[in-house]
Amino acid sequence: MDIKIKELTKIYGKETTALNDVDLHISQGMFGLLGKNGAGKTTLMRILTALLEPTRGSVEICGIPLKKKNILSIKSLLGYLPQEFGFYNNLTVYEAMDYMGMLNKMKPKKRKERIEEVLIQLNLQQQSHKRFRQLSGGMKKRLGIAQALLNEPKILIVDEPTSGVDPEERVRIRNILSEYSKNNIVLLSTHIVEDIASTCEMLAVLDYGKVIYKGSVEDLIQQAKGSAWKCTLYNTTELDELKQNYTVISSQHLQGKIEARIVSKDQPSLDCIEVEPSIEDAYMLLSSKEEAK
Ligand SMILES: Nc1ncnc2c1ncn2[C@@H]1O[C@H](COP(=O)(O)OP(=O)(O)OP(=O)(O)O)[C@@H](O)[C@H]1O
Repeated sequence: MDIKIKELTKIYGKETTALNDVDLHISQGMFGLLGKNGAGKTTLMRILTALLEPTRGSVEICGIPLKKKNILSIKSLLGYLPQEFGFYNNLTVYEAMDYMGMLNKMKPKKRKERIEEVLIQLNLQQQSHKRFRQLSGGMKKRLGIAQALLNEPKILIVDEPTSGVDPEERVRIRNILSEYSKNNIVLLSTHIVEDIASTCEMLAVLDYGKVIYKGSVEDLIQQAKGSAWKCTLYNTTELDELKQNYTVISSQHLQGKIEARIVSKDQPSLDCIEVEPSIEDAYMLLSSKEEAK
């Protein structure tokens, strides 16, 4: 069970290169796709789900080449939560699931059983008679995941599943995806670094359509060892100066002083002490190196 992506390129119109020679190998487990807005994550996911044709390059999903003649067999392996998941506003949660099940050509008995199972899994059974328009943002995301899981896909592709949901809901969604990845591939796109840190073992970082990192989360963090610092400052002028010269990850105003966390290859000043890097430090270091190129 894997996804092989080779030299994948997507150019919109004449000018926008959304993906630039992307090579990735994704195997069982949870794989994170990290990148800022416009990095190319959605474009890649839409190509993998056969909603968009690449300009060039190839994709193979569980040994099947992603070509027009194979689209039905590929689609039967996939579940997809798009970034903007919408549905007919007047349909209830159950009706929406039933409709999706019919589109998936599931037989009535199997459909009913599976819908009930998935609604329990996503903790939506209490909402099954609520209409789509009455659902909160988090419930809509969960319904989006529920419909993507309906046909028990080997590959679940989720685009920004936790954006716009409260912390409790975010944890719940992460746990559901993590659980599902034990026996399947879950490809998760996000710009929320903690989503990756708490769920993925492997990740790729995209920047302007290029893969600037692929490998384990652990190795990415390791690359930032010796480059994360905690600096103590005494006024906002010092903080402004620091921001001009370094990538400041966070700053905390405490009584009479400011503690700032920064990433830098060299020790910025003697007032700065080295700290253990986090995935956020590592990601920011990587992005800042890329910007400097
Ligand atoms: N249909 C389209 N036509 C033209 N350009 C597009 C189209 N869709 C995306 N783009 C451009 O392609 C690039 C990659 O966009 P994409 O949506 O794949 O990025 P993303 O990483 O998913 O961003 P976000 O996190 O904001 O969703 C951007 O420059 C975007 O403006």
